Amino acid sequence: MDHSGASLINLTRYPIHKKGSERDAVLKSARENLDRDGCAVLKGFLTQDGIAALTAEAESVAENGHKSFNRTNAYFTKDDPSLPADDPRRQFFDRSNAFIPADNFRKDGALRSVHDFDGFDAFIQDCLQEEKFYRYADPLADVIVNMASEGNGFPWHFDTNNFTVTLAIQNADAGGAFEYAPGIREGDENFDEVKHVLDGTSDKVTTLELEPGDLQLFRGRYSLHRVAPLRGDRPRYVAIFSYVEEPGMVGSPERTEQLYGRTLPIHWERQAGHRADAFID
Ligand SMILES: O=C(O)CCC(=O)C(=O)O
Ligand SMILES: [Fe+2]
Repeated sequence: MDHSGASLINLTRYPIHKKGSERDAVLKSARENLDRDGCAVLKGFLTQDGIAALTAEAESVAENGHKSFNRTNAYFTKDDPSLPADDPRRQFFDRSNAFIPADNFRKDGALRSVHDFDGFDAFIQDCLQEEKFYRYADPLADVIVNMASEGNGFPWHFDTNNFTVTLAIQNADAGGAFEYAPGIREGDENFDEVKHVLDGTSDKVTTLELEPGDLQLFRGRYSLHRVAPLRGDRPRYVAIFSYVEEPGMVGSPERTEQLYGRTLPIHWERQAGHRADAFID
Protein backbone atom coordinates (compact mmCIF):
# COMPACT_ATOMS: atom_id res chain seq x y z
CA MET A 1 0.00 0.00 0.00
CA ASP A 2 1.11 3.56 -0.70
CA HIS A 3 2.18 5.06 2.60
CA SER A 4 2.78 8.62 1.52
CA GLY A 5 1.08 11.09 3.80
CA ALA A 6 -0.58 12.60 0.74
CA SER A 7 -2.64 9.48 0.16
CA LEU A 8 -3.48 8.95 3.83
CA ILE A 9 -4.66 12.47 4.70
CA ASN A 10 -7.74 13.92 2.99
CA LEU A 11 -5.90 16.93 1.57
CA THR A 12 -8.84 17.99 -0.55
CA ARG A 13 -10.88 18.66 2.55
CA TYR A 14 -7.92 19.65 4.73
CA PRO A 15 -5.20 21.28 2.59
CA ILE A 16 -2.90 21.61 5.60
CA HIS A 17 0.23 21.76 3.40
CA LYS A 18 -0.87 24.70 1.26
CA LYS A 19 -1.08 28.19 2.69
CA GLY A 20 -4.13 29.98 1.35
CA SER A 21 -7.81 30.66 1.78
CA GLU A 22 -8.88 27.01 2.03
CA ARG A 23 -6.42 26.26 4.79
CA ASP A 24 -7.39 29.53 6.49
CA ALA A 25 -11.05 28.51 6.49
CA VAL A 26 -10.24 25.18 8.16
CA LEU A 27 -8.12 27.02 10.73
CA LYS A 28 -10.82 29.56 11.44
CA SER A 29 -13.40 26.91 12.13
CA ALA A 30 -11.04 24.86 14.35
CA ARG A 31 -10.08 27.95 16.35
CA GLU A 32 -13.70 28.96 16.83
CA ASN A 33 -14.57 25.52 18.13
CA LEU A 34 -11.55 25.51 20.44
CA ASP A 35 -12.45 28.95 21.76
CA ARG A 36 -16.06 28.02 22.31
CA ASP A 37 -15.72 24.72 24.10
CA GLY A 38 -12.11 23.61 24.05
CA CYS A 39 -12.61 21.00 21.37
CA ALA A 40 -12.23 20.84 17.61
CA VAL A 41 -12.94 17.73 15.56
CA LEU A 42 -11.74 17.49 11.97
CA LYS A 43 -14.11 14.86 10.64
CA GLY A 44 -12.66 12.56 8.00
CA PHE A 45 -9.11 13.86 8.33
CA LEU A 46 -7.85 10.52 7.00
CA THR A 47 -8.85 9.05 3.65
CA GLN A 48 -10.35 5.55 3.50
CA ASP A 49 -6.88 4.29 2.52
CA GLY A 50 -5.49 6.13 5.51
CA ILE A 51 -7.93 4.49 7.90
CA ALA A 52 -7.18 1.06 6.43
CA ALA A 53 -3.41 1.58 6.60
CA LEU A 54 -3.38 2.90 10.18
CA THR A 55 -5.69 0.13 11.34
CA ALA A 56 -3.52 -2.56 9.75
CA GLU A 57 -0.41 -1.03 11.29
CA ALA A 58 -1.96 -0.79 14.78
CA GLU A 59 -3.13 -4.41 14.53
CA SER A 60 0.30 -5.58 13.44
CA VAL A 61 1.95 -4.22 16.61
CA ALA A 62 -0.98 -4.56 19.04
CA GLU A 63 0.71 -7.41 20.87
CA ASN A 64 3.42 -4.98 21.97
CA GLY A 65 0.94 -2.81 23.85
CA HIS A 66 1.76 -2.34 27.51
CA LYS A 67 -1.24 -2.76 29.76
CA SER A 68 -1.64 -0.58 32.80
CA PHE A 69 -4.30 -0.56 35.49
CA ASN A 70 -4.95 1.82 38.31
CA ARG A 71 -7.68 3.37 40.35
CA THR A 72 -7.86 7.09 40.07
CA ASN A 73 -10.07 10.07 40.77
CA ALA A 74 -10.67 12.80 38.18
CA TYR A 75 -7.70 14.78 39.52
CA PHE A 76 -5.09 11.99 39.76
CA THR A 77 -4.68 12.81 43.46
CA LYS A 78 -4.55 10.54 46.50
CA ASP A 79 -7.60 9.91 48.62
CA ASP A 80 -8.17 12.55 51.28
CA PRO A 81 -10.24 11.01 54.09
CA SER A 82 -10.70 14.45 55.68
CA LEU A 83 -13.14 15.36 52.87
CA PRO A 84 -16.80 14.29 52.89
CA ALA A 85 -17.38 10.86 51.33
CA ASP A 86 -19.35 12.33 48.42
CA ASP A 87 -16.70 14.91 47.45
CA PRO A 88 -15.69 14.46 43.79
CA ARG A 89 -12.05 14.17 44.88
CA ARG A 90 -13.02 10.98 46.70
CA GLN A 91 -14.70 9.25 43.75
CA PHE A 92 -12.28 6.66 42.40
CA PHE A 93 -12.70 4.72 39.16
CA ASP A 94 -10.80 1.89 37.47
CA ARG A 95 -8.63 3.03 34.61
CA SER A 96 -7.05 0.50 32.30
CA ASN A 97 -5.78 0.44 28.76
CA ALA A 98 -2.69 -0.47 26.81
CA PHE A 99 -0.28 1.92 25.15
CA ILE A 100 1.61 0.74 22.09
CA PRO A 101 4.94 2.57 22.50
CA ALA A 102 6.11 4.93 19.77
CA ASP A 103 9.10 2.85 18.68
CA ASN A 104 6.70 0.25 17.25
CA PHE A 105 5.82 2.70 14.50
CA ARG A 106 8.37 2.71 11.71
CA LYS A 107 9.47 5.82 9.92
CA ASP A 108 8.03 4.49 6.65
CA GLY A 109 4.83 3.20 8.26
CA ALA A 110 1.38 4.75 8.01
CA LEU A 111 1.19 6.53 11.36
CA ARG A 112 4.53 8.29 10.99
CA SER A 113 3.75 9.14 7.38
CA VAL A 114 0.83 11.16 8.73
CA HIS A 115 2.81 12.63 11.62
CA ASP A 116 5.80 13.53 9.41
CA PHE A 117 3.71 14.88 6.56
CA ASP A 118 4.92 18.31 5.57
CA GLY A 119 2.84 20.88 7.40
CA PHE A 120 1.15 18.55 9.90
CA ASP A 121 2.84 19.95 13.03
CA ALA A 122 2.53 23.54 11.82
CA PHE A 123 -1.15 23.06 11.11
CA ILE A 124 -1.84 21.66 14.61
CA GLN A 125 0.15 24.52 16.12
CA ASP A 126 -1.83 27.07 14.09
CA CYS A 127 -5.13 25.55 15.20
CA LEU A 128 -4.11 25.65 18.85
CA GLN A 129 -2.32 29.00 18.59
CA GLU A 130 0.37 27.79 20.96
CA GLU A 131 3.59 29.78 20.76
CA LYS A 132 5.85 27.22 22.37
CA PHE A 133 5.22 24.05 20.49
CA TYR A 134 7.66 21.17 20.01
CA ARG A 135 7.33 17.52 19.30
CA TYR A 136 7.90 15.40 22.33
CA ALA A 137 11.44 14.09 21.96
CA ASP A 138 10.63 10.80 23.69
CA PRO A 139 11.26 7.83 21.37
CA LEU A 140 8.67 5.78 23.28
CA ALA A 141 6.01 8.46 23.40
CA ASP A 142 6.10 11.03 20.58
CA VAL A 143 3.23 9.25 18.87
CA ILE A 144 1.59 6.20 20.39
CA VAL A 145 -1.56 4.16 19.98
CA ASN A 146 -3.92 3.82 22.90
CA MET A 147 -5.66 0.45 22.77
CA ALA A 148 -8.67 -0.50 24.88
CA SER A 149 -11.41 -3.11 24.78
CA GLU A 150 -14.49 -4.02 26.75
CA GLY A 151 -13.75 -3.72 30.46
CA ASN A 152 -10.98 -1.15 29.84
CA GLY A 153 -11.38 2.55 29.72
CA PHE A 154 -10.66 6.13 30.55
CA PRO A 155 -13.04 7.21 33.31
CA TRP A 156 -13.81 10.87 34.08
CA HIS A 157 -10.74 13.07 34.46
CA PHE A 158 -9.08 16.41 33.79
CA ASP A 159 -5.86 16.23 31.77
CA THR A 160 -2.62 17.44 33.29
CA ASN A 161 -1.53 18.56 29.80
CA ASN A 162 -2.93 21.73 28.26
CA PHE A 163 -4.11 19.97 25.12
CA THR A 164 -4.33 16.56 23.49
CA VAL A 165 -4.14 15.68 19.80
CA THR A 166 -5.77 12.36 18.92
CA LEU A 167 -6.64 10.52 15.76
CA ALA A 168 -9.40 7.91 15.85
CA ILE A 169 -8.34 4.72 14.07
CA GLN A 170 -10.83 2.02 15.04
CA ASN A 171 -13.88 2.00 17.29
CA ALA A 172 -15.02 -0.80 19.54
CA ASP A 173 -18.18 -2.68 18.48
CA ALA A 174 -20.20 -0.35 20.70
CA GLY A 175 -19.71 2.29 23.38
CA GLY A 176 -16.62 4.51 23.43
CA ALA A 177 -18.26 7.88 22.86
CA PHE A 178 -16.15 10.83 23.95
CA GLU A 179 -18.07 12.69 26.65
CA TYR A 180 -17.02 16.04 28.06
CA ALA A 181 -18.26 18.96 30.11
CA PRO A 182 -16.85 22.01 28.28
CA GLY A 183 -15.01 24.45 30.53
CA ILE A 184 -16.55 23.04 33.70
CA ARG A 185 -13.63 24.29 35.81
CA GLU A 186 -12.69 27.34 33.81
CA GLY A 187 -13.27 29.82 36.64
CA ASP A 188 -12.92 27.61 39.70
CA GLU A 189 -13.04 23.92 40.56
CA ASN A 190 -16.86 23.90 40.45
CA PHE A 191 -17.04 20.75 42.57
CA ASP A 192 -20.86 20.78 42.72
CA GLU A 193 -21.23 20.47 38.96
CA VAL A 194 -18.33 18.01 38.73
CA LYS A 195 -20.21 15.89 41.22
CA HIS A 196 -23.27 15.90 38.96
CA VAL A 197 -21.17 14.76 36.01
CA LEU A 198 -19.64 11.94 38.03
CA ASP A 199 -23.02 10.70 39.26
CA GLY A 200 -24.61 10.99 35.81
CA THR A 201 -27.06 13.80 36.60
CA SER A 202 -25.40 16.74 34.82
CA ASP A 203 -26.97 18.38 31.77
CA LYS A 204 -23.60 19.97 30.87
CA VAL A 205 -22.17 16.91 29.12
CA THR A 206 -21.58 16.92 25.36
CA THR A 207 -21.28 13.56 23.61
CA LEU A 208 -19.12 13.10 20.53
CA GLU A 209 -19.32 9.97 18.44
CA LEU A 210 -15.89 10.03 16.86
CA GLU A 211 -15.37 7.89 13.80
CA PRO A 212 -12.22 6.33 12.37
CA GLY A 213 -10.21 9.00 10.58
CA ASP A 214 -11.40 11.89 12.78
CA LEU A 215 -8.71 14.18 14.22
CA GLN A 216 -9.51 15.74 17.58
CA LEU A 217 -7.83 18.69 19.29
CA PHE A 218 -8.92 18.96 22.88
CA ARG A 219 -8.08 21.24 25.80
CA GLY A 220 -8.70 18.80 28.62
CA ARG A 221 -7.37 20.79 31.53
CA TYR A 222 -10.61 22.63 32.18
CA SER A 223 -13.09 20.17 30.71
CA LEU A 224 -13.95 17.01 32.59
CA HIS A 225 -14.05 14.13 30.11
CA ARG A 226 -14.13 10.38 29.64
CA VAL A 227 -14.41 7.65 27.06
CA ALA A 228 -17.75 5.91 27.68
CA PRO A 229 -17.46 2.20 28.51
CA LEU A 230 -16.59 0.00 25.54
CA ARG A 231 -18.48 -3.10 24.44
CA GLY A 232 -17.68 -6.01 22.16
CA ASP A 233 -14.55 -7.85 21.07
CA ARG A 234 -13.09 -5.28 18.71
CA PRO A 235 -10.42 -3.09 20.32
CA ARG A 236 -10.60 0.70 20.12
CA TYR A 237 -7.43 2.23 18.66
CA VAL A 238 -6.64 5.91 19.01
CA ALA A 239 -3.32 7.53 18.08
CA ILE A 240 -2.06 10.22 20.43
CA PHE A 241 0.44 12.83 19.18
CA SER A 242 2.43 14.62 21.86
CA TYR A 243 3.69 18.17 21.75
CA VAL A 244 5.35 20.05 24.57
CA GLU A 245 6.53 23.55 25.41
CA GLU A 246 10.25 22.97 25.24
CA PRO A 247 12.50 21.12 22.83
CA GLY A 248 14.27 17.93 23.88
CA MET A 249 11.84 16.78 26.54
CA VAL A 250 11.34 13.12 27.42
CA GLY A 251 9.42 11.33 30.17
CA SER A 252 10.75 10.52 33.60
CA PRO A 253 12.04 6.94 34.01
CA GLU A 254 9.33 6.14 36.58
CA ARG A 255 6.43 7.34 34.48
CA THR A 256 7.84 5.79 31.32
CA GLU A 257 8.18 2.42 33.04
CA GLN A 258 4.60 2.69 34.27
CA LEU A 259 3.08 3.64 30.91
CA TYR A 260 5.26 1.68 28.48
CA GLY A 261 6.73 -1.11 30.60
CA ARG A 262 10.33 -0.22 29.80
CA THR A 263 12.77 2.68 29.57
CA LEU A 264 15.62 3.66 27.27
CA PRO A 265 18.99 5.21 28.19
CA ILE A 266 17.67 8.63 27.13
CA HIS A 267 15.10 8.58 29.95
CA TRP A 268 17.87 8.31 32.52
CA GLU A 269 20.29 10.70 30.82
CA ARG A 270 17.80 13.47 30.37
CA GLN A 271 16.05 13.41 33.70
CA ALA A 272 18.13 16.14 35.29
CA GLY A 273 16.93 19.58 34.35
CA HIS A 274 13.92 18.58 32.29
CA ARG A 275 10.32 18.64 33.31
CA ALA A 276 9.18 15.09 33.74
CA ASP A 277 5.43 15.47 33.68
CA ALA A 278 4.73 16.22 30.06
CA PHE A 279 2.45 13.27 29.45
CA ILE A 280 -0.88 13.02 27.76
CA ASP A 281 -2.49 12.07 30.99
O1 LIG B 1 -8.72 8.01 24.08
C1 LIG B 1 -9.23 9.14 23.98
O2 LIG B 1 -10.03 9.42 23.10
C2 LIG B 1 -8.87 10.24 24.93
C3 LIG B 1 -8.26 9.69 26.16
C4 LIG B 1 -7.93 10.80 27.12
O3 LIG B 1 -8.78 11.46 27.63
C5 LIG B 1 -6.52 11.08 27.46
O4 LIG B 1 -5.63 10.48 26.84
O5 LIG B 1 -6.29 11.91 28.34
FE1 LIG C 1 -7.88 13.01 28.86
